[in-house]
Amino acid sequence: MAPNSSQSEIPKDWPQGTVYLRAPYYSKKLADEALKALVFLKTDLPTPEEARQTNPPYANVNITKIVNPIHPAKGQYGLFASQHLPPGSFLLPYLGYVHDKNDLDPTSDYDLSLDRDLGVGVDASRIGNEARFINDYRRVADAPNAEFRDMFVDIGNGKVEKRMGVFVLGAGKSGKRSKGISRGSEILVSYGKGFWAERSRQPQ
Ligand SMILES: C[S@@+](CC[C@H](N)C(=O)[O-])C[C@H]1O[C@@H](n2cnc3c(N)ncnc32)[C@H](O)[C@@H]1O
Repeated sequence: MAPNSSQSEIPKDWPQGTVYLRAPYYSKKLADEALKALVFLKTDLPTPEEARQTNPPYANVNITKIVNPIHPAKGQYGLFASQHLPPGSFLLPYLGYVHDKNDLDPTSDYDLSLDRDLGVGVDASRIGNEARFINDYRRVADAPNAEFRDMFVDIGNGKVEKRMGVFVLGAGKSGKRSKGISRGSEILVSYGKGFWAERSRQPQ
């Protein structure tokens, strides 16, 4: 066995005390109905969706401490491209604790909606993967370069699992994003105005 082989499966700069996930962790309190809507037979996949394979840890991204003095998240971490990322390409899934409205941490800054109809979210505050380090574009860049989108992962035994995926934004009608994300650039999404509005309501 290679020295530290289990360590090598954890991304560089992964924070101590946070569990690195390779697959979602489902809350024991999640209703059967929700679970059935998230994990189902590949033959029931809606067209034209495809069942994707994932390969953690993700070599296409780097977790990096932000040292730029004018970055609003200075001192925290961000997720950066380790190679050129073409427009529209799939990067990685957003993994964490999959829970419903009765089992959520209202203080979490890492909770992403997975299925609005079911009221299910993915909270990566304590357990997650590289995607938990993706920052919002506001005061960092003019626009986001990536987005969260539904995706389906082939989990074997003829089954697929609905997850939230991170994708590079498409080139756009005018082709203004045709270069994709260049190596070394920060991957930035829009958290939505609701995220910041909620934060400003919370006592500091
Ligand atoms: C999902 S985390 C992103 C990763 C985080 N930077 C870290 O190191 O764990 C969300 C938090 O990152 C910070 N953040 C993300 N985007 C930001 C931005 N544009 N301006 C200021 N803070 C930001 C905020 O503290 C926010 O609550």
